[in-house]
Amino acid sequence: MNSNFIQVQNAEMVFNTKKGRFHALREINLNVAKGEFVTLIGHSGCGKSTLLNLIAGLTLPSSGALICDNREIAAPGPERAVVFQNHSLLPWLTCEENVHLAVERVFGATESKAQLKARSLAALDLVNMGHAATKRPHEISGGMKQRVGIARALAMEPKVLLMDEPFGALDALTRAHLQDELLKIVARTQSTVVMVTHDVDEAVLLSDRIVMMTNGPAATIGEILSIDLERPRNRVELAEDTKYVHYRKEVLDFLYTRHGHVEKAA
Ligand SMILES: Nc1ncnc2c1ncn2[C@@H]1O[C@H](COP(=O)(O)OP(=O)(O)OP(=O)(O)O)[C@@H](O)[C@H]1O
Repeated sequence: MNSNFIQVQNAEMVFNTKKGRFHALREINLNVAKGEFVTLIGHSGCGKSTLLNLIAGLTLPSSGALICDNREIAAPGPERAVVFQNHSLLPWLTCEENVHLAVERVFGATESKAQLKARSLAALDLVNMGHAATKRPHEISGGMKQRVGIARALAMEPKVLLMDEPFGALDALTRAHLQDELLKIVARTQSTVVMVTHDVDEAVLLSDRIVMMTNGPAATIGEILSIDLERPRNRVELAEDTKYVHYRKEVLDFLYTRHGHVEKAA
């Protein structure tokens, strides 16, 4: 296994704002292995999305280096697909057409129309949305839209799936359902995933490792917790699993005992 598939080396992020320089991230060092599922957790505003955007290549670090599959990350690329909290589907296109756009971008030069269509439909089937291929986003629920967003990302066969609170806007039951589906999809595709979450249970259920971030400004990685729970994982059985309960407590302790969030006065 390539344990240095993604490398974040001494990354710093300083934003230039109207009020001056804002030091968001300091000394971020992280390696993600191929096929690993890593979540980033921390209080609001600590810099989780900033770190994810650096890996996506949407933002460049102020200093330090980011590498994916032995190449420096200098811009966004189809090998690193991003799923945001709000699905970002184009409203005038059907579900299939939304997925097709991404498929065409990656495979358009080398594959026939029929192959591209087959890829789009297979991706929708993977997230159980084949039945809605001809529907437009306003005709389906929020959870379904999010599934199409995941299908679109997976259809690009990315080396890395980057997810920024992909289930944050969904109700608890839909979220649980999609977490279970994501677990199955990732098991099938062996994808490397980096996912931002606020949800401790989600982090423990899904992750191989949980990266716990300190509070900003100048946030950094506080601790990394390895989750040694067998896969496939079953949320109902895990609820009483002593290891699961222990990991959950570790994350809660980090977030609320050791790094409690202090609200700044307005
Ligand atoms: N483009 C930017 N310009 C200036 N400051 C920024 C910019 N992007 C993020 N920040 C600041 O950097 C810090 C980290 O923001 P970020 O969105 O990464 O946090 P987060 O942990 O993802 O937060 P949340 O959990 O609330 O989404 C915040 O203080 C934010 O205000």
